Amino acid sequence: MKIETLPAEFEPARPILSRIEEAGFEAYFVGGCVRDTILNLPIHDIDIATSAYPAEIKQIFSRTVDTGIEHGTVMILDHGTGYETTTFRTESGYQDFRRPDSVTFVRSLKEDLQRRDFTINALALKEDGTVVDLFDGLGDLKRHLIKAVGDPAERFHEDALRMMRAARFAAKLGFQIEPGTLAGMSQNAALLEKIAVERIQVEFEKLLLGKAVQNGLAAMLDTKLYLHCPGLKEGGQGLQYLAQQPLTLNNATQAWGALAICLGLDKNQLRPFLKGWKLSNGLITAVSRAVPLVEKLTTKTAGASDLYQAGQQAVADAVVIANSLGGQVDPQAVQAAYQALPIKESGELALNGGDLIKAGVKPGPAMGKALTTLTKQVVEGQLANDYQTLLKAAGELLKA
Ligand SMILES: Nc1ccn([C@@H]2O[C@H](COP(=O)(O)OP(=O)(O)OP(=O)(O)O)[C@@H](O)[C@H]2O)c(=O)n1
Ligand SMILES: [Mg+2]
Repeated sequence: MKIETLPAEFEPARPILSRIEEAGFEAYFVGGCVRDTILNLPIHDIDIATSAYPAEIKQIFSRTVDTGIEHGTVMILDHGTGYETTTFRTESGYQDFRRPDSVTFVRSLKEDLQRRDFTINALALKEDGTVVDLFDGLGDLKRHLIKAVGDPAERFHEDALRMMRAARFAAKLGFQIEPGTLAGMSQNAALLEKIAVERIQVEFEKLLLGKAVQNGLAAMLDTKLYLHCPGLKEGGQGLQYLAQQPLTLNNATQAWGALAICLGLDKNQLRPFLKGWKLSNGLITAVSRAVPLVEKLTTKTAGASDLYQAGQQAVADAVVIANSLGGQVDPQAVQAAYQALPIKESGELALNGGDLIKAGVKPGPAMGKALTTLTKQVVEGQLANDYQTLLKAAGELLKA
């Protein structure tokens, strides 16, 4: 197979491949960028593999940075944009089921490709557009199959995260996992426990945001991989339920929010669950704001205070989550209700703590409580957001 016109993203990198070839070595585009080009999907990172050893690369190019020299990776800066090249290598050891104990540089493309995870990820692309396909990756792309290169158990022992990657690609591409590969996942699922939660999290989030989430979840359920993910031991039914929903999730908040709701987590379980997945504090806050609103939107019981407390972003996320779980929420109507709030942030209240102190109120919990009550009344339209009105109302609240 030859690709006549490579996507524009490859253009700046093509001279690098040519220079390496002119120096008498081989160089190819490899990995996801080749797969995604053939599938007509957007390309996010371009990886280059070469038969030249790192020292040889550094002789060919004048501006290089050793970004991962012990693994054979050198960044080339000669042509403006930096591109990383990695020397063909074989790996051995894998005592920790995560990474090799040692890597050996080799001159053969085949040896490099055969240690890669899936056939669709083991394609190589020459500078002139020729696709080198030594493991029938093109056939599997046509058949919509995720298939391990060689023995699945070996591939999963080398890096147990690959089992999550298989499920992720099934969700992202809408592919099935080839039966032998799926069996390998079932047999080795427990090895996932050796993998850092952060790495599993990245794959699982991509899975939840895929176009065929049900494919990815089905693989996790079939193989029992989910049992080895944080907080999912009792989550089989919830995942099954999630897989049946008309999901249209498009950001991380929505993904984790929809998951939490399908798992039936209550108020006290939500944060520990998200913490268990080692999500960032920002993301945990965003999910915790959106989730309580979802049920209220679905049951049409969300009031002005609920929208105010959630804030604009969480309101938007909650609408998408609600509809992704079969709700019938009108996004425009909810947006209009949010826009119609008398105030959207505490800073917009016409009276603040400083004003009250000036008026002779002692700072403390009672004052804070009064401000909270006033905010709620303003948000709900029971009080005008006007300094004099609020000062008078505060006086009455604090007297009582
Ligand atoms: N656990 C892994 C991770 C990566 N790879 C190989 O390294 C390539 C690049 O890895 P990465 O960028 O992580 O994945 P992509 O397949 O490129 O997918 P994407 O970048 O779209 O997430 C993969 O295609 C695959 O050949 C592998 O064999 N085993
Ligand atoms: Mg990639």
